[in-house]
Amino acid sequence: MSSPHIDIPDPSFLTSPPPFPLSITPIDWASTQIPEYTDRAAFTIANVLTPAECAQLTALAESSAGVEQGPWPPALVRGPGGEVHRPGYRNSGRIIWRNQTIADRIWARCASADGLQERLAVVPQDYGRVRRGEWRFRRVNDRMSFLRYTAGQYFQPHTDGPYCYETDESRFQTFYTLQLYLGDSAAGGGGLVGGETSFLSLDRKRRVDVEPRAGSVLIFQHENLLHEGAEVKEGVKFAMRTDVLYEWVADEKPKNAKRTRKF
Ligand SMILES: O=C(O)CCC(=O)C(=O)O
Ligand SMILES: [Fe+2]
Repeated sequence: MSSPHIDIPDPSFLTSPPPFPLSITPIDWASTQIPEYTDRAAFTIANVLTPAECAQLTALAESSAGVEQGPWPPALVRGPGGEVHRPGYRNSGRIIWRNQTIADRIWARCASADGLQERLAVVPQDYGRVRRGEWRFRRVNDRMSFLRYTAGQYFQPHTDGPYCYETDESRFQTFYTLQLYLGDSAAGGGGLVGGETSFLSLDRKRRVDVEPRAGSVLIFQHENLLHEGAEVKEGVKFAMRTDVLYEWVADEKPKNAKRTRKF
């Protein structure tokens, strides 16, 4: 499903370099309550967008859905027969805005962070499985999911699943979630209390909270990272989620080894 075309009022929106040099802060699992996640990729990048750019982006998403004056449609979850509303599990508003240009510009900002492109260039080898190629970074998904949580709303613990598709020539799959926070928690000067993105131990008793900061990005692997959108206690939480997309590139077939005669 494609989104209706909307004009970006300022054609240069998000085309400039980020306001500050960006750097990656990996979650140092070993020093948290969940040290057993040490080999799992999760990191934040601060100041990818300015607070003013966050507000502009949210307004654009709202205009893509025509909800500037009204409530956001509820976020749905995948059920056996299609998407269903399960507010006991996932309770927030959501606008899906498909726009590759804007997704690419957000990615270009992120990609200026030292070492990020190298880190995400290829999905690490899955030892123990026979591989005859590799998953190579292609882009971030054009499907941007804007999330709006008001007081009392949440997204219960889950792991993010991959999005996969095939063309005649290639296979594509997402391996990482990219979440951009569009508003600040109270600790960052905003009105939001609660609403952290929290990673959870499998018994759900231990947690590592990532606090929303306007313009900061959280990237984490889909696989084996239980997390939740913690309940918002006060204020409103805005975020945008998309995914990092890879293409399967098969190894070149070994050329028929030349027969050499042994004398
Ligand atoms: O709102 C959050 O912080 C988490 C959202 C999330 O987990 C998701 O969209 O898959
Ligand atoms: Fe998630």
